[in-house]
Amino acid sequence: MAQRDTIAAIATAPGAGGVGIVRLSGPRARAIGEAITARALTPRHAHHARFRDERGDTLDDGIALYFAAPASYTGEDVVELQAHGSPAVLHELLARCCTLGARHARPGEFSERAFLEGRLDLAQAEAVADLIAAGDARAARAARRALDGEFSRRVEALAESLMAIRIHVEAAIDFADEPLDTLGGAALRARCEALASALDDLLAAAERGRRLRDGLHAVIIGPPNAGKSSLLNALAGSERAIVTDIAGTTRDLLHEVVRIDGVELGLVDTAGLREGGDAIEREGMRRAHGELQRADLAIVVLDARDPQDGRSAVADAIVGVPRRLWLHNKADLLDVVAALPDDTAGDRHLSISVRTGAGLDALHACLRQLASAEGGDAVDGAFTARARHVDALRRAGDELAQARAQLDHEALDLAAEALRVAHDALGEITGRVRADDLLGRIFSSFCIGK
Ligand SMILES: Nc1nc2c(c(=O)[nH]1)N(C=O)[C@@H](CNc1ccc(C(=O)N[C@@H](CCC(=O)O)C(=O)O)cc1)CN2
Ligand SMILES: Nc1nc2c(ncn2[C@@H]2O[C@H](COP(=O)(O)OP(=O)(O)OP(=O)(O)O)[C@@H](O)[C@H]2O)c(=O)[nH]1
Ligand SMILES: [Mg+2]
Repeated sequence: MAQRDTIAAIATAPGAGGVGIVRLSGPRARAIGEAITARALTPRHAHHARFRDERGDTLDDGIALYFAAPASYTGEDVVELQAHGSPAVLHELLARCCTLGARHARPGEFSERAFLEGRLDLAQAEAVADLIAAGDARAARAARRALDGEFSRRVEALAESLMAIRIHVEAAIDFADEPLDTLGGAALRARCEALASALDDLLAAAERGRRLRDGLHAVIIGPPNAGKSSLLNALAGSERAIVTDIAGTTRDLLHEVVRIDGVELGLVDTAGLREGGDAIEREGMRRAHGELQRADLAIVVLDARDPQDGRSAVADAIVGVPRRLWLHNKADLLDVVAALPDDTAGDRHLSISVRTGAGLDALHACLRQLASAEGGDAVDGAFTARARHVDALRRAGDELAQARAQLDHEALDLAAEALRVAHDALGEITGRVRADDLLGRIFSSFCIGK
């Protein structure tokens, strides 16, 4: 591999802090660190040193660390200059590193190098970013598990089983004159079935992991004036949205992230759904519909005095949304508030008054429960995943189904091709498993005898 250049970046968050770190990685890292500290750096020692500019003047004093390749985060030589967390000092230090031969790192480049050095696979490198971005403790724990390779190990175990199946099929192709059943066809089918079910399990776990990473995405909809924006404000704890008694107040989508007992929930307020309306309002309704396509939860706000009003427009809009919570708002205007049972479709129904706060505790509890259920329980070994991973697992499953159908028709070449594509799809997740390894593996594990 070509000699890489040396990269440098401020590793700590922007802004002032107690301590700030400039990190270097690459072949010149040590020389640059030693030039700035004017002393020899011993691997894995904390050196208290002065960081000096080109004239020898002190920029700051701090701790210098040197990690010798390959025992470092990136697998390359790494130096950290831990200074006082002053943006001015850190920028000067970084500029000094660049004068001495480093260049500014691109976003994610330290982790990219860790991947290229084989210290992390792709899914783990993505988990680093997901850990840093985690919105709550549950998502952080789950990202931590993905970073520890829990997801990758399961992908690689499936890839191993798939490899065994491919080897079997490729070997059978060499005896194409014989029926598959004399070549262990029954065992092969059993292996395929076991793999398909393991793939399904992992796909379900990855889908939960994706929702856990992204958080629960809830869209508030309902007829105009029902109190949707009032609800968003109540949940956000601030007057984010304009509230008036004029029907058609909200037009744009309004996004807000709220935390319910520490669990993150994305909320979107939308324009009231009704027939007609002016051009702006109609555009607002169109956007509301678009937002519902991505929703995990529809929070439907109705006027408790006339809950049938606008209900059919709402019912049309929420087709396909996995979960629904129906709120009969303005309960304060009713003489008698009847309890609302949950219905057979699993939808939840609550009677609330945003004005008086009645029912809001029950609403919080309900949202908390929905948000937690969405990602699965963090204690059960959940890991974060991304849409990219879910997509790859789905493609692998589809190809495996194809292969099984081809095997039933004794079309071994077609089955082999589908299995290869499935293997490639799995390989995309970790970036490590390579379907091309097959030939080497076949020749090393089989004596084909010709
Ligand atoms: N100061 C500092 N803190 C940090 C990081 C960092 O880069 N610098 N990290 C950056 O993300 C995270 C920790 N990740 C790290 C991962 C591996 C190694 C490392 O040196 N690994 C060597 C030695 C292992 C050992 O002795 O335990 C190795 O794996 O060979 C360092 C940090 C969080 N905290
Ligand atoms: N009495 C009573 N009034 C409420 C309650 N919640 C909201 N309102 C009032 O209902 C009116 C409409 O509230 P909004 O929150 O703007 O309603 P919306 O659903 O966002 O309306 P559009 O944006 O026009 O679709 C305002 O005057 C609110 O003060 C409630 O619980 N009780
Ligand atoms: Mg509104």
